[in-house]
Amino acid sequence: MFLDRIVATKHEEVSALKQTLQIGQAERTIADLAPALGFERALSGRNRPVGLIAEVKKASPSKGLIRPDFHPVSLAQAYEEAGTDCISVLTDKDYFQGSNEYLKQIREKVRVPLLRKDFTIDERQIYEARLIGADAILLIAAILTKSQLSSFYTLAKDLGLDVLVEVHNRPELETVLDIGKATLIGVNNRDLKTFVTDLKVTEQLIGLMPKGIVAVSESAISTTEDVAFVREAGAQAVLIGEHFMRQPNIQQAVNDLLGPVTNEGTTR
Ligand SMILES: O=P(O)(O)OC[C@@H](O)[C@@H](O)c1c[nH]c2ccccc12
Repeated sequence: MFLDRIVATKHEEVSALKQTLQIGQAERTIADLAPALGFERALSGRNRPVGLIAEVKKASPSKGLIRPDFHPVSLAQAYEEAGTDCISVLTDKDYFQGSNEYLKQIREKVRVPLLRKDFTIDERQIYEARLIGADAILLIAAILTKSQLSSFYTLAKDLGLDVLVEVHNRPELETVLDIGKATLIGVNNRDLKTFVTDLKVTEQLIGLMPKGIVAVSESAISTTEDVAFVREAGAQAVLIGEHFMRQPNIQQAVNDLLGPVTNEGTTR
């Protein structure tokens, strides 16, 4: 199964990271960094009625190559110009053709909070995320134990990062709510085990979230009807990759899908 393979690959990457990233050294370097940008704050004070995390995504295991003419910095700059609240950057190499380098390069050129989109299974990847310039990390409930979710969450926050915790079904959401730490929760409409997508997953799970959670609907959103549906279901933000990556004019595509910037952001 794809998800097992990817986790196995991550274990190999983490073994390599153990040779190159010393935690004590990383802590000292991080202590001297400028504070990360507020990822969750940007979504709460969003530029449009619905918040937007736009993703820089060259390829995926389910779709193969999505954007052949791929220039990560130009794409991120187009997102910034379009008034994107946050940007997600895939850093996984083997399955998404992403790179830490892409995130570093984007960090130098844009002032939008950045999510390091990868499969975090070890603490060292969280230090690494902060070191390459991320403002937030993703924690995927499907691949972590409850105790890992809890300790990784706390470590990320201690390093100054925000955390998007991703769930796909009710048991995962219940685990995350039971830990009681997450304030930003993403519902992935795509089942990472089967690649099947269904926006109703957003509807089912957001209904179970307590007030005060910033809820993000992730994946398979490509029409104004899709956006309206997940907003109606209670999503305060959307995470969109493939649809934008397939458009020649990113800035126009963002405005076509989400409307113009209104700066009418609200906080709950
Ligand atoms: O390209 P889409 O269908 O708009 O989806 C974006 C994003 O939700 C998706 O890339 C994603 C959501 N969760 C993930 C976890 C790992 C890798 C990728 C993802």
